[in-house]
Amino acid sequence: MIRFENVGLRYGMGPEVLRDVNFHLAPASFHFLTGPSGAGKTSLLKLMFLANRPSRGLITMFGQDIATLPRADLPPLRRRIGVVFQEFRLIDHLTTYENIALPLKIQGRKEESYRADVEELLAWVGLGDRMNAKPPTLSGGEKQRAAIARAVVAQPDVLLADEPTGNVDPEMGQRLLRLFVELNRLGTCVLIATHDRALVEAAGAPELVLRNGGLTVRG
Ligand SMILES: Nc1ncnc2c1ncn2[C@@H]1O[C@H](COP(=O)(O)OP(=O)(O)OP(=O)(O)O)[C@@H](O)[C@H]1O
Repeated sequence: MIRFENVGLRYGMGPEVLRDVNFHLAPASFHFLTGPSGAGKTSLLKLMFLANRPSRGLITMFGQDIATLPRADLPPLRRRIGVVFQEFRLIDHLTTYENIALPLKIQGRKEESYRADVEELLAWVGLGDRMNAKPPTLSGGEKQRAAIARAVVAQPDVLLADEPTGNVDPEMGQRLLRLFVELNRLGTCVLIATHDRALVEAAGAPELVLRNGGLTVRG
């Protein structure tokens, strides 16, 4: 589903942040992405979301070499990927409910076909009473949970999440993990970048470990 072969990344004239990175994520697999701060976890996720291009090497997403992908093919490919970035990227003038429902609306679905599901998801992530609030009035943890709900609502083929439990208490962290596990059970390939050892140990999934630009697989 996602394959990296000898991938290297540098920003401008800087040193290589990622070096000879090789791995394969199978459909419906579940992995964590770990490593010390600055090891390149966010950079790796951005390569997978096609927000950055590698300096060298081959990245294949859904069987396509991304280097040869026409620009026009990027949006449909991105729609197969749910992402939770550290800066959340919610749309400020839409309500929390509208933000979360947006991927379904973009798919052309009628609101009556998804309203109940979106409300159930909002309740699961503890935002049931905040659904009409706009993002600027949400706390950091609430924004994070809204971003997670939006990333999972359309059951994407791939979920990429950067520190998804960084702003929530341990109990909510475990609740969010159950959401990711359930999504994975339904067929989504899940990759979670985290420093949260409790999360990694609770899930018991294999880890992609980044260190000094190199990547090893553990577990
Ligand atoms: N846009 C950029 N321009 C230049 N250097 C960058 C850029 N983004 C990241 N870097 C550098 O790349 C390296 C890896 O950063 P990255 O954010 O990918 O690490 P990380 O493992 O996600 O860190 P953290 O756990 O702190 O979020 C760091 O040295 C960082 O300073």
